[in-house]
Amino acid sequence: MVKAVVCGASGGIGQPLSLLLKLSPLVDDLALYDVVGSPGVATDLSHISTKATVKGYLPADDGLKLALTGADVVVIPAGIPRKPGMTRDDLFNINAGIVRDLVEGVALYCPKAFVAVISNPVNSTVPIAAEVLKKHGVFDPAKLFGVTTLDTVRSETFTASVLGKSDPAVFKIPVVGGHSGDTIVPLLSLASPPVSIDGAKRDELIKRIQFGGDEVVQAKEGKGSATLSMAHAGFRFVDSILKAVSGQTGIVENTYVYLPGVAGGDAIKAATGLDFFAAPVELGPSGAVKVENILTKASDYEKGLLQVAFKGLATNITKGVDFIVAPAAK
Ligand SMILES: NC(=O)C1=CN([C@@H]2O[C@H](COP(=O)(O)OP(=O)(O)OC[C@H]3O[C@@H](n4cnc5c(N)ncnc54)[C@H](O)[C@@H]3O)[C@@H](O)[C@H]2O)C=CC1
Ligand SMILES: O=C([O-])CC(=O)C(=O)O
Repeated sequence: MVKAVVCGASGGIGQPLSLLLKLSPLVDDLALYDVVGSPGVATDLSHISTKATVKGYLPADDGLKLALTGADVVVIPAGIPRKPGMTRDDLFNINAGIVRDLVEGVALYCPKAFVAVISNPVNSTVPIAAEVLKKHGVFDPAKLFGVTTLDTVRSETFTASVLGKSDPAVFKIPVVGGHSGDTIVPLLSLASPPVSIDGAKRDELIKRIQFGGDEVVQAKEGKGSATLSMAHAGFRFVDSILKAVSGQTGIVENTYVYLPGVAGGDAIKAATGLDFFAAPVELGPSGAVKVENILTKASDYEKGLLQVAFKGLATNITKGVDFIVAPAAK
């Protein structure tokens, strides 16, 4: 029996992500939580003839508790999205409290669940989630993930497009760092199969991956940010977790994790000075098994990009941690 919960299920990401989870043979029970509209979304999805049962929950009548109780995996796309001209960090003031309160629910009602945080700014909301879980004495670093899969998906798509290849899915590209602008560092020199893109073409490709989110925000003209590609990416990540739980081996996804708690993380922490970092993480039945320290293999050009990413991440991480451990300073 696998129970998946989507918090923020009525939103632009939440609805298509819930649809994909309803279609998954690895999900038996789907709980949809939101502050509005979730019973409607759940009733709609419940007519689909796949095995997962679906139920919607609102905050009233202990809705969060009922949604989360018994959960194996909780995905969090709750919170406001960007409008043109905003950075992801501009979302902090509203989304930080939303993520804090939802993860408080996880700590109380399903402390052993995998938690996948989509809400931005991911660089800060994941440290917030970690601190809330620590405060309740239930933090398992192997089970907390910042979902950076959309950066991976974009790197595959945009690389294939530069090379004129028709199947982006053949590429495996380590995308490390965080999830905003220049904290996103695609390590194209370590792509498999190897790709040869140099000079201005390489620089443009890296920029496009780093700022792919802005491309969608601008194209949507004030009506939000990536939702459908994010639902795909979020589902790909949850699906990888569920496959690893079901015993499949060799599953690796780029994801943002708490370094001191995951095997291999200490080496990256020593090199970066950071507690949280996205890198290729091998997934197993209990979550993150090990994080690959590929930074030493990066090209000199990429090492330059990494230095910029470390700085941005340090600020974003401290801001998230302080939101929980030093709230009086806010
Ligand atoms: N990690 C990533 O790669 C990406 C992250 N995002 C982020 O995902 C978040 C959601 O984006 P969209 O779905 O487009 O926004 P949206 O506004 O369409 O949906 C957000 C949903 O969250 C709900 N919500 C608000 N407060 C809540 C609470 N306390 N509990 C439960 N639900 C609550 C809203 O009612 C709404 O249904 C944004 O922060 C966005 O920046 C978006 C794209 C990619
Ligand atoms: O750009 C945004 O605000 C949404 C996001 O995180 C992305 O599309 O990568």
